[in-house]
Amino acid sequence: MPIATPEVYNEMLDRAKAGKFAYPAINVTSSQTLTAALQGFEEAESDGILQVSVGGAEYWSGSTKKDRVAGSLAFAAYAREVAKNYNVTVALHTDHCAKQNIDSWIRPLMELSAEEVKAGRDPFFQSHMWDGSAVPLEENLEIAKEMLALTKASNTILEVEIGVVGGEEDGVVGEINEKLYTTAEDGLKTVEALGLGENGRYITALTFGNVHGVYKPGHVKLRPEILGDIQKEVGEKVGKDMPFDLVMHGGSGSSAEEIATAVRNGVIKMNVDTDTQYAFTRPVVDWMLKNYEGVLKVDGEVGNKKQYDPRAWGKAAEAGMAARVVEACERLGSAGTKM
Ligand SMILES: O=C(CO)COP(=O)(O)O
Ligand SMILES: O=C[C@H](O)COP(=O)(O)O
Ligand SMILES: [Zn+2]
Ligand SMILES: [Zn+2]
Repeated sequence: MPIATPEVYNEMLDRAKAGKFAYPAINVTSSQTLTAALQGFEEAESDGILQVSVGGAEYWSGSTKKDRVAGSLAFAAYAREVAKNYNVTVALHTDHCAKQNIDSWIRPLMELSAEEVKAGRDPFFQSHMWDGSAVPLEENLEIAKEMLALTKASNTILEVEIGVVGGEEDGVVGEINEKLYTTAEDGLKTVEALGLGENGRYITALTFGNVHGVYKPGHVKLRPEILGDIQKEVGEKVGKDMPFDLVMHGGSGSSAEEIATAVRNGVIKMNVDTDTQYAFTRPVVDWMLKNYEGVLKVDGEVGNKKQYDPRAWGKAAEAGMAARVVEACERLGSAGTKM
């Protein structure tokens, strides 16, 4: 299917909210991981979201080039071509954009998309995240207002982060503390600043102990029930039932029950990276260990071209990651819901 148009993306998000399911948003850093995500969505009969981080975008441009705008456009162009052959609809998103990356990353992307829209074409991406978690809430929301005007002009949707996602982000490891849990007061300030859609559509990462990466049991305490409390409290104040379209970060390592509670409370997008990274790499490890003598030129031998051809182990890697994407679709309830 073609990449979701802005209209189709809006419809996807509305269907998820009404149907109480969420889309996996899979971080991809290469054509192989992108293929794996598409394969997983198709197998699960689920639509979905493909996203790039700033580091991922740089990698897409060539690991020695690190051109984040070129890499983002390359990802989008590649996805646009290959997605046509998969029987599901996907939307394209840029993940966490910290303040210092706005001018070198999402602002130019949104400006380029706005030109496309003016010329009667679709934007390059369907949504962009502004991550203001490193600045005070007032500044986060001031910048969010400006970003919302830009996403509106480029016919895209904004994602904001209210509260803090813990763990590693852009190579920086944050602390685990009370900032990882958004309050209803901060939720209300968000609606007061950004409105309820009249200024442009936005989706919100309210945090409930989410952490990037996977840790040993006991390290992370997810409290997805607070999302329901915030929806209720803010909803009563602004006169709208379930006012937030929510995003869950740090999907890896979360239990089926935690995910189900989050989805019940309005999560419609869940980001998964670490678990799909591992699912991609694990079969490669297996392949290399089992085919040791073929992938290496041992003792003066010539190895086995059929075993060291990157397509051979690449296909196994993609199948492993696709299976993890299917699992995400099942846990989020998006399996079998494709348009
Ligand atoms: O939130 C994420 C990307 O924004 C992904 O987090 P995980 O790596 O923990 O799945
Ligand atoms: O920010 C969270 C994602 O897992 C992206 O990670 P990354 O910055 O290593 O690409
Ligand atoms: Zn953040
Ligand atoms: Zn995240």
